Parts: sequence; structure tokens; C-alpha cells
Amino acid sequence: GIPNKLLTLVFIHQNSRILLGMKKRGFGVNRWNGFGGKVQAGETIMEAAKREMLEESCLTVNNLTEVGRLDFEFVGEEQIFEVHVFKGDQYEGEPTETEEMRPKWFSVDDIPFKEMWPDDILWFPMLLKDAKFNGYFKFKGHNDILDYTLTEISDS
Ligand SMILES: Nc1nc(NC2CC2)cc(N2CCN(C3COC3)CC2)n1
Repeated sequence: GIPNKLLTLVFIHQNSRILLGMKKRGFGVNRWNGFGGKVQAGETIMEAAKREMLEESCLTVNNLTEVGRLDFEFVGEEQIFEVHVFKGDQYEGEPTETEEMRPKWFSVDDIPFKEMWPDDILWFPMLLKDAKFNGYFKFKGHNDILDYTLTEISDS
């Protein structure tokens, strides 16, 4: 088949708070999410994650680590979205609204799942711990999950 569409998703998680952004346009508009976007030719996935974070929030994240990978299939579409999820807790700069995203800190006990992609409530508990996770979701449109698999990979 055709190659997967490589995408990044970056979260800053500090103790009991996590930085999310309200997507102001494009894919996932009007949903809170981490920051990220496409991987360009000639850059690593990590470089793309840092670049998108800076472009979308004006933050430089220093200690990103990859914590998961989520594959998304959309019924009727050939290309799989391959999302590489990163987390860090050290940054430089101030969270700043851009054309793409409006940043806001949330308590980890009060994540706005009703205003997020429907898969998020499933893998967020793994994101907030320090285990790696792999997921596969089959979507019908942008709101219905037809089936999924989700595996936690413990470091130990
Ligand atoms: N949390 C979450 N869920 C998703 N679910 C699948 C859509 C059904 C996708 C997703 N991303 C894929 C799109 N990407 C946009 C930023 O530039 C492209 C952000 C991360 N992020």
C-alpha cells in the first residue's frame, strides 16, 4: 500500500498540569489537543515535533521523549495516519496563541475530553503515566470509533 502519513503530537506535562491547545483551523479544528503536525522530508520525527511545537506555541521543549505511537485508519480512505506522541516537562518561552493554536494549562484531573478527539480518553491515562503505548483506531468520519486496539508497553 501507500506510505503512512507521518504526524507528531507533543504534550508538556508538569506534575499535575498539562498544556493543550485549541485548534483554530484545519484538521481537528475546535478540539483541544497536543501540538504537532506533519513530518517534512529531510527531518527526523523528533525534529518535526520540536519544530511544530515552536511554530504552534512559541515554546522550545528541551527534553521530549517518544511515549507512544497511534495509527488511525479512516473508512474509505487508503492512507493511514501514523501519529508519534511525545512528552516533555522542560520548556523555554511562554505559551503563546498562534494562528493555529490557543494554548491553555489543564489539571490532569480535568481534561476536556468532550472537546477532544474521541480516542484521547482511551490513551490519556497511559500518556500521564510513564509507560509507552501503541494504538490502532478505525474511524468512521471524525467522531465514531468502529474498533481499536491499545497496548501499554511497560518500561520494566
Ligand atoms: N489526539 C489526536 N487524536 C487523533 N485521532 C484521529 C483523527 C482520528 C489524531 C490526532 N492527531 C492527528 C492530526 N494532528 C494534526 C495536527 O496537524 C495534523 C494532530 C494529532 N490527535
